[in-house]
Amino acid sequence: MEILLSPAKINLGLWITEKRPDGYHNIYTYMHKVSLYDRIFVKPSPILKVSSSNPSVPEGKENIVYKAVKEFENYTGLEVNLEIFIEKNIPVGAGLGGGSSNAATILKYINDKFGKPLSEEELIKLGASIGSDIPFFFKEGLVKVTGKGDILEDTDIKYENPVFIIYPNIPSDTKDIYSKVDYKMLTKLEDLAKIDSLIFDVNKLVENIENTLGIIAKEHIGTIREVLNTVEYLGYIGNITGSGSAVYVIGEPGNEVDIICKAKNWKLFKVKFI
Ligand SMILES: C[C@](O)(CO)[C@H](O)COP(=O)(O)OP(=O)(O)OC[C@H]1O[C@@H](n2ccc(N)nc2=O)[C@H](O)[C@@H]1O
Ligand SMILES: Nc1ncnc2c1ncn2[C@@H]1O[C@H](COP(=O)(O)OP(=O)(O)OP(=O)(O)O)[C@@H](O)[C@H]1O
Repeated sequence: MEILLSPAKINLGLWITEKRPDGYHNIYTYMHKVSLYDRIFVKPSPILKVSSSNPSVPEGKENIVYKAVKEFENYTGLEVNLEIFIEKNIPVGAGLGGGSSNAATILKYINDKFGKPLSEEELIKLGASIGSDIPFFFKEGLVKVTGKGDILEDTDIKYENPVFIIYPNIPSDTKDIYSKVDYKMLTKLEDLAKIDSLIFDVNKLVENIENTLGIIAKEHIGTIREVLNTVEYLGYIGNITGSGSAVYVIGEPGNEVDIICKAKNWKLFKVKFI
């Protein structure tokens, strides 16, 4: 039995630059991994089996990990038989990319096991065909992500700061949030050039970012507004990751954050950039 660590991500700003003819959207975002992990237990098996500790996550063929393994088999002609159990610690529908991270982690694992038949570029291409957030997880540090999530630019920056994340116990549906993006909400690429000059200091960056999907998510899910208002009232800068519903703050939470999260039944994760 082997145990793989599958980390969450956060989006540091997210803008929509175009609606694409294929129904997807071109985005502009910076992404970084954080030390909140699902654990994936892997052992040999006569057939491919995928299950998880979270009853709201589909088992078997519907699980994104199962789909990733099958795509790997189709692409390489190899046969992968494993029993995979995912201990879900990353909240689902939080904008933390848990499913995508699971898929990327298993793809990297089986590719290594078979002596790297696929290059990083091929893994990124294969990953993008399964889920838009998967390509990012093959990279390290702060990554600029554009296109539908498949154009990646390394920055050579790796943040070290502590981060805290609040999950309000209500999931947000990525497809539904994207479907509410209006032409008026699109941002011109040239208006985003200033963001690139702020990435050297994460504290400056978080003061200047916006999240178009976050604006929609907080309009529709009142609890996200409540979390943001609460952290702002306490003097922190809160931002929404992905399409929500999780809110993050760069820094360590004071005692009052613990107390409020307990009282409201919100999940608080004290992590750091990795
Ligand atoms: C919000 C983000 O998490 C930001 O990192 C991602 O853009 C979403 O990535 P994801 O959850 O892996 O998304 P997918 O599973 O590929 O797509 C779910 C749905 O979101 C919409 N979608 C997704 C990505 C994108 N660039 N444009 C879209 O319009 C599509 O309707 C798609 O059917
Ligand atoms: N291994 C998996 N882990 C989590 N969710 C999975 C998995 N396989 C399939 N899913 C389904 O994928 C959907 C979204 O999962 P996930 O939690 O990764 O989204 P998210 O937090 O909104 O991430 P993103 O930031 O990529 O949009 C859920 O409906 C879930 O049932």
